Amino acid sequence: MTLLTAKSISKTYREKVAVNHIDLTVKEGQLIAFLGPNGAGKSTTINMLTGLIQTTSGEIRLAGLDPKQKEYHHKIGVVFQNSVLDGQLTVQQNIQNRARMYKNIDLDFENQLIDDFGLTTILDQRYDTLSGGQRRRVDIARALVHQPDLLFLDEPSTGLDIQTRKVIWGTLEKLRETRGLTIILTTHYLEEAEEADFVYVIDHGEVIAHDTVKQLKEDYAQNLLTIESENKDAVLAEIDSSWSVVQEKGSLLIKVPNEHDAIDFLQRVEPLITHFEFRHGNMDDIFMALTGKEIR
Ligand SMILES: Nc1ncnc2c1ncn2[C@@H]1O[C@H](COP(=O)(O)OP(=O)(O)OP(=O)(O)O)[C@@H](O)[C@H]1O
Repeated sequence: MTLLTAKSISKTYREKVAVNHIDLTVKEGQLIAFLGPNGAGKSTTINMLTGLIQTTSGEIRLAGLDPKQKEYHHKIGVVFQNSVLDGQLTVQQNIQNRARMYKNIDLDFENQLIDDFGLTTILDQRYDTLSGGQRRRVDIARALVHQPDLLFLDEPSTGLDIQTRKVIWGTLEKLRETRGLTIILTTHYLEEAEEADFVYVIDHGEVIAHDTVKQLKEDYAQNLLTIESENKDAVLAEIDSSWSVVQEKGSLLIKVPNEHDAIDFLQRVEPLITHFEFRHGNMDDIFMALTGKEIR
């Protein structure tokens, strides 16, 4: 079922068009990624969807609600790029101040969040004494305390180590499975976009592609098998006629549909080759194919 729609939303600052007629559809339980370079318009889009800034034009609806309505804000949780928590207060005080803003807070759920995000031992520590990774875990737990349907994460993993990312994504994954939590994130981390059900590729305030990761890969980022051989003609004779092949600096660059085909092929030509490399198509390729620029 559709949870959120944005119809032709735009944001203009004087003559600067930050977001230009973007359409979005988000279904319940989806993980959606906004992928784009610095200044593409991702944060501006999120800020409109969270009601932090008003649209210049267009319409946003979340379960029939408008961002100006109070109920809209009960249904969302937001984690901004820069934390908005009070540094003078402890972790517990920050979380409880947030919880007090809502009726019917489920204490068991709150305690589970504290546990899942590994905050138990730092509950009494002042927020401004925490490390970046600890802060981010508190930010996310606080944004979830009222059990929102939709969580917005603006660049959630920036500056975080692998361990912290694992804790965060493990917990978010659990909430998706158990409660059908919907998530919209912006990211420069390709592996985060790779996990998404649906990706909006944004550049210069516009959606330049929107599709599943699988389809985007098929269209713009194919798997590449690079082969070196003393006997290229014999290798070429073995290549499926539907695969595209380019010869570059003595190597054969072969676009293969999937890794199983690559393995079958490699087994057939093994005696003929001196070196090979297999690379999965990735989001960098997608961005390069769409814009001619590498993602920054
Ligand atoms: N308050 C503002 N006044 C004027 N221009 C703005 C304002 N906020 C954003 N912009 C401009 O709008 C464009 C989009 O910015 P936005 O922050 O949405 O990009 P982004 O994709 O989130 O970038 P990043 O990945 O660096 O966070 C940029 O050119 C930015 O300078």
